[in-house]
Order: sequence, then C-alpha cells, then structure tokens
Amino acid sequence: MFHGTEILTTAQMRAIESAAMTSGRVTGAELMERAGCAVAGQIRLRWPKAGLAVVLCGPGNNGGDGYVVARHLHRAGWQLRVLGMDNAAGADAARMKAEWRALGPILPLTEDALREGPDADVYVDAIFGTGLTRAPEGEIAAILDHLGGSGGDWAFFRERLVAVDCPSGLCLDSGAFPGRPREPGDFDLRARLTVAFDSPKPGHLLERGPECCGELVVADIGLRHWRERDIDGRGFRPARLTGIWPPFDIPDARSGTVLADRLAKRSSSHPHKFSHGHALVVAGGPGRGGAGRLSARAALRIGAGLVTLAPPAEALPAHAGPPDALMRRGIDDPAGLQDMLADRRINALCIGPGCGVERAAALLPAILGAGRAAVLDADALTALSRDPGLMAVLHENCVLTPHAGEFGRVFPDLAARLDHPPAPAGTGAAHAPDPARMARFLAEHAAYREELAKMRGPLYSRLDAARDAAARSGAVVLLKGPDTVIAAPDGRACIHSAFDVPWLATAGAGDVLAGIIAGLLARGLPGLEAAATGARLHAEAARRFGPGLIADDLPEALPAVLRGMGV
Ligand SMILES: NC(=O)C1=CN([C@@H]2O[C@H](COP(=O)(O)OP(=O)(O)OC[C@H]3O[C@@H](n4cnc5c(N)ncnc54)[C@H](O)[C@@H]3O)[C@@H](O)[C@H]2O)[C@@H](O)CC1
Ligand SMILES: [K+]
Repeated sequence: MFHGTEILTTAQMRAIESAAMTSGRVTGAELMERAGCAVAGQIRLRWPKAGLAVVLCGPGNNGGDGYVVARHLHRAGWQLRVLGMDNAAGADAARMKAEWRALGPILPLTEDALREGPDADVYVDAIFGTGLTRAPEGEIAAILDHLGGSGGDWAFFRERLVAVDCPSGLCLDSGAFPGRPREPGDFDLRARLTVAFDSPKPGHLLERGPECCGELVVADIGLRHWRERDIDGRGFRPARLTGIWPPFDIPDARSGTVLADRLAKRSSSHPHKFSHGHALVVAGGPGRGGAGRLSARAALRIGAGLVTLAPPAEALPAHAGPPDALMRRGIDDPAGLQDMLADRRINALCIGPGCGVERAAALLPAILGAGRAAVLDADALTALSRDPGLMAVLHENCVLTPHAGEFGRVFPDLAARLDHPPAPAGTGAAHAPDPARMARFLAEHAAYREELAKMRGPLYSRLDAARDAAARSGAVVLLKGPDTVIAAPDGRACIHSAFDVPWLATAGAGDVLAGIIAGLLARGLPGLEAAATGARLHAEAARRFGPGLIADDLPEALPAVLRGMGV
C-alpha cells in the first residue's frame, strides 16, 4: 500500500479515539489533556515570553481542549482571558472547564466580550473541531467573522491566531466552510498555526484548508497503537485513505525512502531496456506536437526503458527534433495502432496531450480495447465525455487525469455537487459513529473500518468526488489541482497537497504529468501508485526548480529529484 503520511477522515478519527477509550487503557480526559498540553507547548515554542492569551472555548471537546490550553499557559505565567459557553457538552469537557474555573473566570463567548478586552498576544480558537456539522450562526458566526477580519484587522489576528485542530467553521473532511462559497471569501478564518491531533484530516490539505490553517503541526497524543492495531492485534490500518507527500513538515512522512524502494524493486539486477517497459505516447497532427513531446520526454526521464511518439504519419517531420532517445512512428488510424500494439512489450499508453479530440475519439476504443495500462488526459477526456459507451471499457490500470473543467465534462453531476454543495442540517450525524455501530466494529472491525473510511462529512468534498468518479468509471482518477486527489475504484485514495508551488500552474505542466505517470506505468507500477507517485515527483520537480519554471524544465528537473530521493 501507499506510504506517506496517513490521513484520517473525521469518522475514522472518532472511531480510533473510541476504540482507544473502550480498551480502558486511556481515558477521554487523558487524551484531552495531551491535546491541550500539545497546543500550549506549541504556543510557548513560538511565544517564549509569557504574554496575554485569549482562549475561545466552544460547546464540545474542542472547547475542552481550550480549557486545558488555558490551564497550561496559566501555569507558565501567562495572563488569560477565557471565553466559554454555558452548555458545555460531555463529561471530559465539563471537567476541564471546572478545572479552569478554579483558576480563573469564564466570560461569555460573545463578540462584545472579545472586543472589550485589551489586545492579546495570542488568540486560541477552540470553538469547533472535528465535530462541526453545519455553518456557524449567530453570536459564534459574528466572533469568527471578527477574528477573520470583519473589523478591518485581519492581519492582526492572522499573526496571533492559533487553531485547535482547525480554524473553527472549516469542515475537516472537505477543506471548505459550510455555508460559504468554495472560493476564498471575506473574513475566512486564517490561523498562523494549527495544531491537529494524531493525523492530518482531508480538510487540512484540501481547498481552503492549507491557507486557512497556516502552519500545520500534527501532535502525537498517543493513539498510534489503536491506529495501527486493534485490541485483538489484527490491525487497524486506515488502509483506505492514505498518502500525502507533504509540503508540511510532518515528522513521520517516510515517503522518500519508500519511493526509492518501490522503484528499485521494479528494476532487476541486470536491467535491460525492456525490463523498464515501453511507453507509447500518441501525439497530434502538424502544429500540435509540443504537448505530446513534453509527455514523451517526461516518460523517458522517469525511466521508461523505451518511449515511442506516435503522431499521424504526415506530422513525423515536425517531430524530428530532440531528444534522439525518443522513437517515432506514424499512426494514422485504429488499424495502425492495433498493428503497433501487436508488440506486447508496449505496456503503457498515453493519449490526450495535443492529440486533438477527433483523433483521440478515433483511437480511444483501440487504446482501451488493448487492456493495457493507459493514461487518458486532455483531449482524450473530452472524447471520453462525448462517448459514454467508452466508460464501460475503462479498467483499473487506466488513469484519468482531469483538471476541474475536464472533470466537469466527464462527470458533470459530480462536479455540480462540488459547485453547489448541499448543507442539509444534521448530516454530521451520519459521520459520527454511534455506540451500537462501534460495538459491532469491535466484533467485525475489518468491514467496519472500510465503511468508516467512506463516511462523509457535511460537505461533498473533492475526495468524495474523485472516489465517486473512480468507482463509477472503474479507473484511477487523478483530480488535478494544488490539492490533487487520486482515487482508485476500490476506495483507496491519496491526497497530494502542493499549495507551496503555485508556479506549477503553467502551460504544458499537465502534459508532463501525464508522461511521468505513463513512464511509471511502463516501469510496472500499478495505476494508483503510478498516479500518486507521479503527482509527487511532478510537484517535487517544480519545487526544486523554483519560480520561473516552464513545463520544459520539469522533465529536466526529474533526475535531481530522483537522486535526492535515493532512487
Ligand atoms: N479525536 C480525538 O482523538 C480527540 C479529539 N479531541 C478534540 O475533540 C474535538 C471534537 O470534539 P466534538 O466531537 O465534541 O466536536 P466539536 O468540539 O468540534 O464540536 C462541538 C459540538 O458543537 C456542535 N456543533 C457542530 N457544528 C455546530 C454549529 N455550526 N453551531 C453550533 N453547534 C455546532 C456539535 O453538535 C458538536 O457536538 C476535536 O476537534 C479535538 O479538538 C481532543 O480532546 C482529544 C482527542
Ligand atoms: K478550532
């Protein structure tokens, strides 16, 4: 399975937490103590001199964490103003609240109380965490808007806001704010630092999450045992949702060495060019060649043993330039393609970049009919959207690489759900495991954990969309963006968050990605792994090159990336 940092949905997080507490080896109060202590520790690391902190505590366990933060900062000599609610729920949060009350007062959680006090050094947002089920309203919405800068002082709060688990109002399964537009909005809460617990959640990495969370620290609160092993030792790996290769400095990301292992295992000790596969890149007619050549160059650089570029015969002269390592062969029609595919050593195909929609539509049936690993990008996706019959021929070694627009063409209903997210009241109940189901989980955990991974948050997410698209098409779907989501038909999924390389959004970058994935497929990686590894290497090449990057630079940056990873 994939390696990288494991990501847990909020339902998985709750299940693991419940399993830990049910075991009797740790209590909810102990977990809360560890969580609050970790947040206070991170604050003290960044603000070594004790100052004034305002702690905003919501109605649930996120608020409970807030009272623990207040107590630890108080012990460290900080001045505190704690704002809380009357109706704190849950025994653990109530206990933490009472412990704080023995040390200091609790002011009402209102915008007036927040505004009345002096400016603080740190504002701790402990209003809502993984339990958010709907858009905040009334007084709490006013407080969150104020912290988001409705009073004109967003930069002031941005420097001082520390979020417990997430900025409140952010949905940790989707990275969007229920009740708000999906695009960046006025007064979105933006933290300087977010301290999450045990594992990142999808919402830390998708959509608005990375920008609004600020620096993300994932604190270990001692749940690893239950994440990796259930009480009878059979294993509770969150095997259905994993894998980021983070721009964040998450300590247990083991991606580099594991990737090296994976690629090394694909090479025999006496490598031959055919042992590294043969990729065929279908290119377009005269004047359209650049995109296909970018893909082909990338497939070569990532280590496919042989790469053949296949434009129409009349365009062969236009494709005569470097690299000389690239083979060329004209293919005019499906019969020509089938003829070429008689060579069984061609084990990975790439179609779409610069191909032209008509040509893609003509060749796609033969490409898919060959049953070999294939990347479908750009014009091939448009052709696919025009011929739903082709959807039935897709298979799990096909990788579809749509950006949002292409995704909307191929899966219009799923894209519409992303554009107009329903936010029905009470959907949160569906993603909070109830005690009876939890008991069943303890008996039949294997089936249940899969069910859990598929439970959804209050908003339809890019992760949900990619998974639904993969399940429907039977192919691996890589939904491109700064928050790329890669999903397999069986529900496995990866998120590759690369908000730190905005210069990767450049013409031709997608053609290179398609070529990298085709090259990895040729080298024998299965669809999901090829797509996720490709997304990672692609972003890493851009990161290494830096601003000023054009797509032509990406394949050339790959050797250094591979060297850096010990491949
Ligand atoms: N998962 C874990 O392992 C741990 C979780 N802890 C904390 O517990 C948090 C989750 O706690 P809870 O499940 O109590 O949930 P929250 O504290 O996030 O939310 C509190 C309650 O507010 C209600 N609510 C949700 N949306 C609302 C809205 N828009 N307006 C008004 N009320 C709303 C919900 O009914 C929920 O019960 C985590 O984010 C984390 O901070 C930690 O204490 C320690 C360990
Ligand atoms: K919070």
